[in-house]
Amino acid sequence: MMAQTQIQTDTTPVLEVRGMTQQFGGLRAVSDFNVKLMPGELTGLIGPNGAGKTTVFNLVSGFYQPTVGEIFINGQPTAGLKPHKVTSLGVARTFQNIRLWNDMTVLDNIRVAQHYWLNYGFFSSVFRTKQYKQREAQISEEAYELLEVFDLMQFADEFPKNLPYGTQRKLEIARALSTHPKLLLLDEPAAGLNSADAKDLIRLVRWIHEKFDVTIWMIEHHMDVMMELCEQIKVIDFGETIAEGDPEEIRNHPAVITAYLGDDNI
Ligand SMILES: Nc1ncnc2c1ncn2[C@@H]1O[C@H](COP(=O)(O)OP(=O)(O)OP(=O)(O)O)[C@@H](O)[C@H]1O
Repeated sequence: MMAQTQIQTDTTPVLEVRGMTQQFGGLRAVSDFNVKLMPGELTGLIGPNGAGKTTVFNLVSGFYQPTVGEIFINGQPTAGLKPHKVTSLGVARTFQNIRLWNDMTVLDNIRVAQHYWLNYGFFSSVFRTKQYKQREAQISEEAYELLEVFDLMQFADEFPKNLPYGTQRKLEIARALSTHPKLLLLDEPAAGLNSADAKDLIRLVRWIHEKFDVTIWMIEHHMDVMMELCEQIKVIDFGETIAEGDPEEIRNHPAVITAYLGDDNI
């Protein structure tokens, strides 16, 4: 059955996933996954290695089409949409392994992301219409503003690979926000960070959550980061949802302890 567009109201979830399953050959990486994220939530997705977390993000951001199930962004079904179309519905993401464009400057990393989001037509970009030139000027202005608020202005002409790792993570998040998302997916933003940088990241995510009108969903192995930031956490193991609740409930949930430590440690 074709997914129907929902009528958008104030109570429309930013993200709704219904009965999503992802099969890779004989492997069921995600199984009957459901989630509803309301505007302004800051939620976590955790689980042991290989549990299916990144696959969930790849499905929500349009990198994969689910084998079964439906995904709605602000009430719009994403079935059949390519990732850039999902971006234009209001989804942005970062990656477990930072994926910045290393042969472009910091400023251009942000400018190009905005181009993808705006998805210019062939005619306006080749013939450089007046509207195109106006948008170009606006893109540059917005990119500089974003660098300013993220305290990255001093790196505008630098190449990302020359920046400290924590700054690269910050830039990747700034670039994701440049497409004006309603839903920001952060895939292990603290990966590879030392504990001081991880603390900075907690402050950064909290600041973004307050300053930008964005719902945040994050995957993270650093439990202290998740426990400090997230209002609600969902736990998956072997693609199955095994628990959900607030950080305290998750910390003490027997199924979560078993998944992470094995039966012998209960
Ligand atoms: N494109 C793919 N083709 C085949 N198998 C895949 C593919 N992507 C992921 N998998 C498999 O699906 C399972 C879930 O992988 P996924 O990367 O989603 O887990 P994860 O919870 O994000 O793990 P980690 O915490 O280690 O990053 C794993 O067994 C993985 O090998």
